[in-house]
Amino acid sequence: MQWQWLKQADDYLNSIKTYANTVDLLDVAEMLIIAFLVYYILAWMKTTRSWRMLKGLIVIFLFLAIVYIMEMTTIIRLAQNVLGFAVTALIVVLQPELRQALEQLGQKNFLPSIGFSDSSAKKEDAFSERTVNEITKACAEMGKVKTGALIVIERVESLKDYERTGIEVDAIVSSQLLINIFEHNTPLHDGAVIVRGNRITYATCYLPLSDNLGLSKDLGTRHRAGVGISEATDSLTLIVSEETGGISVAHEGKLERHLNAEELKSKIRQIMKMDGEEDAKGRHRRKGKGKAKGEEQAAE
Ligand SMILES: Nc1ncnc2c1ncn2[C@@H]1O[C@H](COP(=O)(O)OP(=O)(O)OP(=O)(O)O)[C@@H](O)[C@H]1O
Repeated sequence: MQWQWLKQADDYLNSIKTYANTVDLLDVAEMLIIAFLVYYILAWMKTTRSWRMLKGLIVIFLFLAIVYIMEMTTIIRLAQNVLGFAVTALIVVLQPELRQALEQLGQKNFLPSIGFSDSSAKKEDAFSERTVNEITKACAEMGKVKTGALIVIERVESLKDYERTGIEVDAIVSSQLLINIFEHNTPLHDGAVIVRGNRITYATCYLPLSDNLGLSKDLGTRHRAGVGISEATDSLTLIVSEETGGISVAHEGKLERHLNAEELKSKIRQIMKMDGEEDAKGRHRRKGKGKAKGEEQAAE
């Protein structure tokens, strides 16, 4: 029995060796191209809502695998009949994302859009503590004087589709600039501002309105637009009410109202997952201080 098992393993190793001998440069190139394509498709999916759909599809495939193993023939037959329609439906549903992907392929700078960019430049442009402070300060000041504002902060899913409806700004986030943009009767005050990393990319952007019937009746279109974009993407939206000066946060389709500056700051940091970063910085600072203290004591 043991000999038979060993012989099988030997046969298997021999077949791998024979196959390995036939692998030429072209096969290696093909494998690299396939690996790149799979990486590109996954990286692209992660920045669109198709990522959530992929998770849904994985659940359906797991369910079908269980059904197949348990030989539930009726469900299998049903699934086989639906499969053809499902592929067509998927292409129709994902049509805007597919169009955007093809357009990106035609652009000169499509490599940075899928993550092949200079990492130091990326670090410089990342959403930082300073950006949190500037945005919080702007919201608090606009709230005090009842200036309406709508600020959408991009997370993983791209907001490029919504930027098309606005006017390019491309400037470092600062409280003064945000206050200036939303100032009444100025050309950029209408619509939403989009923030990517530490930059204000576009202003006057049009956002999809939420049709959530559960939203309070005293909320108008600014708040509906804020909730709408948070339903369509994983972004974080900050809304300052022109009527009350109240600050709200919309994320994952939920609206949190009446936040003060401190609550707003901690909400942004929590959703943008900056708590760990700050903890690490704090630990580093404490460590540095502790070390310096130790050195001082040793010197004494
Ligand atoms: N779809 C949209 N996308 C982006 N901005 C929008 C959209 N709809 C409305 N807005 C912005 O909201 C403003 C109108 O706000 P409205 O008074 O209807 O809303 P609200 O939720 O009651 O807010 P507020 O409490 O500030 O009055 C518009 O001038 C525009 O700047």
